[in-house]
Amino acid sequence: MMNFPELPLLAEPGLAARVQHLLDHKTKPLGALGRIESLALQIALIQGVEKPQLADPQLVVFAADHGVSRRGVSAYPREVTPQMVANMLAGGAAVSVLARQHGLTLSIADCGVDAPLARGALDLRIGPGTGDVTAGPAMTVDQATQALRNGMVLVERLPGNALLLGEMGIGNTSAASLLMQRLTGLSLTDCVGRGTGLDDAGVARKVAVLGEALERHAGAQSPLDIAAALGGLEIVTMAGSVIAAAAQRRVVLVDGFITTAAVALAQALCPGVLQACVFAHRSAEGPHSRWLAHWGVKPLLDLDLRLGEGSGAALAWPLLPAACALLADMASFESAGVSNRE
Ligand SMILES: O=C(O)c1ccc[n+]([C@@H]2O[C@H](COP(=O)([O-])O)[C@@H](O)[C@H]2O)c1
Ligand SMILES: Cc1cc2nc[nH]c2cc1C
Repeated sequence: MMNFPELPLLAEPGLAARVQHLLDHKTKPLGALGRIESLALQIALIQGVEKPQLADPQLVVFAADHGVSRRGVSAYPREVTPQMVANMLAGGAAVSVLARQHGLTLSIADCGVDAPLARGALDLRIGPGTGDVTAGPAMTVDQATQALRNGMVLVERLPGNALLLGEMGIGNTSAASLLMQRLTGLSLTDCVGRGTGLDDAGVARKVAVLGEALERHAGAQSPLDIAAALGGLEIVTMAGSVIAAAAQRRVVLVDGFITTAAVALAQALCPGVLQACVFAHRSAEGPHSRWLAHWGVKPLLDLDLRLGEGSGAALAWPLLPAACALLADMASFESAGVSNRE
């Protein structure tokens, strides 16, 4: 059994009202910075201070392979996972470019890629990918527990106070869809999308394969058992990282559909972590919108991205320090001698 940390979030009495008062007295029409104001407020509550600051942002790509990728559920072959890990480490992936552009430290955590450990990747390997979920569990409960621990220890050793989530794993939209179905109770078809680009026949095949997996693992009930039966090594490791980050009052910037699955698992295991999460973008993966609506959360961007890697988190990142700077540095009506409304 794992013990999860107590979450300190939103504990300060009166802080939300004080920050809202600061925002409301800045030199702008009331509410005119829109969602940047609620973003500033959320970051202040996460850090427990009136004037939050972000330092040394860390983008971690959690990578792993999936047994179910052998069942024709992805438009791309399984070998792409280690190939893209190598591309990320060599600096040529979209996330590599965006991390450089925005001053993000990029780490690639190999949680179970089906190839030898790449030079420069962090070794959080549990095994060479998950088992085929239509034939058995994705991983054992012990492996799921170890993956959660790996993710927690990883974050505890990272500098800075912001964690940007990324992932890479051919087949991982299947794992995310299975977790979504079990954690939200929505119908399977509402939880399945095109992933890397399946056509309609491909989606129908994916739904049939994932239906088999749900039937086989109907007995898994606790969040940990569901994670072990249906999850991915990168998703479960990421869930551990989300829990540790929330406990340490780091801001978690969530990317697309698969990183949302990790957050959902973290929230099921350790209720409250969602408060530390900022949703970077609405993925073009169909079910992502439904999941965000299920929680009543709004993402920052809506750019039809469906790449993963943390690319949406990297693109949205500059909005976060911008929100903090506006809250800290904008003049108030009083300090600038500007007339407020009657
Ligand atoms: O982030 C998303 O919303 C997203 C949506 C569709 C696909 N992906 C990426 O594509 C891969 C998974 O797609 P698939 O079709 O192999 O399950 C994986 O490497 C993800 O990073 C990512
Ligand atoms: C080329 C490629 C790059 C990716 N990056 C994240 N998922 C991916 C899937 C594919 C197929």
